Amino acid sequence: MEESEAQISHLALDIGGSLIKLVYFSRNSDNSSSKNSVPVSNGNEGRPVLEGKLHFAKFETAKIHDCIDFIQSKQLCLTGCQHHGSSADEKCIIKATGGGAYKFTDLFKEKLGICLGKEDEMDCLVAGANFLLKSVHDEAFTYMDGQKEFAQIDHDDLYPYLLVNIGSGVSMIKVDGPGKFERVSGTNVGGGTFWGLGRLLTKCKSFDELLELSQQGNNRVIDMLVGDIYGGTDYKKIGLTSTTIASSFGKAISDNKELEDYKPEDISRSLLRMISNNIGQISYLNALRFGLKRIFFAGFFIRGHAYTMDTIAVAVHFWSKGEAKAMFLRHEGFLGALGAFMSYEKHGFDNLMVHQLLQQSPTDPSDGGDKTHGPANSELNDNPSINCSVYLS
Ligand SMILES: Nc1ncnc2c1ncn2[C@@H]1O[C@H](COP(=O)(O)OP(=O)(O)O)[C@@H](O)[C@H]1O
Ligand SMILES: CC(C)(COP(=O)(O)O)[C@@H](O)C(=O)NCCC(=O)O
Repeated sequence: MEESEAQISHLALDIGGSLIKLVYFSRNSDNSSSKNSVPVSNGNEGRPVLEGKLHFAKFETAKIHDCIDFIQSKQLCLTGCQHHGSSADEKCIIKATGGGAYKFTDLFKEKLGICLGKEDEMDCLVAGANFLLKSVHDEAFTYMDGQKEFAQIDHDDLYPYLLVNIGSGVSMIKVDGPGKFERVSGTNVGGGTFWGLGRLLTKCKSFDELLELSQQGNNRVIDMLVGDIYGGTDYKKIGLTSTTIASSFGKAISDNKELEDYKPEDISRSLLRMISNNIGQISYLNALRFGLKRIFFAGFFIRGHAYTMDTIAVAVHFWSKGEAKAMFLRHEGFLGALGAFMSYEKHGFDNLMVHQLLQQSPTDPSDGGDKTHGPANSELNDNPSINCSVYLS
């Protein structure tokens, strides 16, 4: 059956510097709210429940018109809410966060008749992270030496933690509780830097192509290692092995080579390692500053990519001497959009409230629900939909 506007509700957007992320709910076609009342003891007993899915999609911000076409084709522009007391012809409000919620206000109004209800980006990131960590089974995992291990999150012992969101730029947020947080640091060397510099240096046409290239590369061709400086030996006294990178891209100063003489795959790997390592190190320093043991890394730079996660995890492990732990999230890039989605409830605009996610299911390409727009190479993170229950007030 086609997804009708009656089945889809509550579109929320996160319009970032690089990507637009969408989250929306679709109810299962065979459920009615009355026949599924709440059997659990979470304060919602007896209330009608809708069962359905949260869907995720993303578009490049530079191709915002594709996103607008998608919203139009699925009639998602009708899924927001209206202010209390507003007349029927007043514009539909869609929750939106990220810089683009400000930048593209007029475009959304003009093309779709949508008013973007702006939500603060940091509020949304934190709300999205807390929601995923508390409600979605097997959301967080560690990654070390090619091994992924799901983390058991104790809901009573979640806070404090450091949230590092690696989007175009990087924000580091100390989270102390629901809605209780402080953005303690950030860096302008982030996902946009990797993709921007990588595009210039390798002529890659897409982010995923650049990421894929890195898998075949050897960073030692370009990076200057401790061994290159110390005649092949370790610098034991300060704990540096001969294979430690002493200076990213450092070999390029003495090789007497031009850019064309380096393989794009080696450049990509070196760049990915430099940026991931740098973010891992700054994150660790901020965790140390506040005595935080757990660091959750999110944002679409990570892309569920093994080498990226491994580099970040190794940096955190190395600098903290094993004291701090890097963790990653399956829905890494959708924290902001999920936070915006949750804000429908916060503002009491409507009577839909997501209270419990039962489980998550991998994307079923046959269900017509989720689509990945653009190439993808992530085994983990290609927008898995989430089965969930929504309670009606
Ligand atoms: N298909 C893609 N196109 C562009 N960048 C991508 C893509 N997939 C992953 N990325 C990476 O993700 C970053 C954006 O991450 P995201 O969390 O969406 O941040 P933002 O909110 O700034 O758009 C990009 O800068 C890039 O490093
Ligand atoms: C300005 C931003 C919050 C915007 O978020 P983004 O679109 O990158 O996800 C982010 O790019 C950032 O935190 N940049 C780092 C700025 C700094 O602290 O130096």
